[in-house]
Amino acid sequence: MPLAFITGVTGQDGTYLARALLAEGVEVHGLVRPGSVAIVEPGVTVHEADIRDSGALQGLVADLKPDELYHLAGQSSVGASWEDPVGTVEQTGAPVAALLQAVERHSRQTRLVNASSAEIFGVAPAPQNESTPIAPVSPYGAAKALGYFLVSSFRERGVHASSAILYNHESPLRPERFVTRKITVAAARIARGLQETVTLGNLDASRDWGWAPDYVDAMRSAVRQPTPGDHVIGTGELHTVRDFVVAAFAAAGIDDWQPHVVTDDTFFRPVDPATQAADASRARDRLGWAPTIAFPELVERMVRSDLARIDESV
Ligand SMILES: C[C@H]1O[C@H](OP(=O)(O)OP(=O)(O)OC[C@H]2O[C@@H](n3cnc4c(=O)[nH]c(N)nc43)[C@H](O)[C@@H]2O)[C@@H](O)[C@@H](O)C1=O
Repeated sequence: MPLAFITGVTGQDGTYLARALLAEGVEVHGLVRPGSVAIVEPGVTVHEADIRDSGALQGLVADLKPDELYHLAGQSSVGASWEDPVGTVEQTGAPVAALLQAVERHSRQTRLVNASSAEIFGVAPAPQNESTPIAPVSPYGAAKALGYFLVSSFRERGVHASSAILYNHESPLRPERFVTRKITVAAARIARGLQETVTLGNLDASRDWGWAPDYVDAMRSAVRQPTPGDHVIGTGELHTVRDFVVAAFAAAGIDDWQPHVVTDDTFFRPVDPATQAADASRARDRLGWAPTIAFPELVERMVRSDLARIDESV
């Protein structure tokens, strides 16, 4: 039975990935932070370590000798990276070096996939692909760029290491600090009379939003390719935050969303890339990957889930 090791196993992607691997009969081990109370998918063997503890990470890779290593852990909020740039580099950039070195020294059969991000492209014109210059415009993007370059450096030395350059991907498991879930939770609560308004930042900001389980499938496929490489993973479709609001409120049964949405400058970003849209043709050709859920269905699924959570709790 193959053995997979997932860092960030309690996050949105880690949860979907663990489910998919367990369903295939893979033995799944996951890294969680010490003292974490987050829910881990049943069937996953849990290991506790701080993601900044490179010795502990290397010891785990040396002991487990995983066939597949999915590196998903890290500080994942672009907004929060402006509050804590040092912590973001320590949690999101440096651990990639520790894991790659561990694979090279102790576990050469391991195939690693690194969850990279569209943020490495900064404000490059749309669409971006694997040839787009890396030019991040946030500490988070810079930390992800470090991880991306480490992966390609170790790949040159023979390590089976790939980056999946992931565009925004959402689901009912998305934490509320991200705008999509913030909106769907609010729309559901407003529809049920539990709150009146939601405060957002830039409604004209646009993103390429896809369905998270699709992105997890891309990572499983990337790790299993005979030759490692980098792949842009996204839908190629841009929508504004306003589009998301309109669709979410409509799905919650509210046609006139405007009285319920307030904007506040504190949620605006110093630089906010407006053109991050994926050209995922390489993933389509090499991984056979394509998104399965379109934008309206994505929004509806998230709203339906948040309405159901409220209705089940009363
Ligand atoms: C690819 C990339 O994708 C994600 O990062 P993100 O795009 O920063 O995600 P977000 O949901 O925080 O912001 C999306 C947009 O929405 C705007 N926006 C407006 N009003 C609010 C608002 O009230 N809250 C937030 N959070 N954003 C707002 C905000 O200015 C931005 O334009 C992560 O998965 C990251 O890990 C990653 O790799």
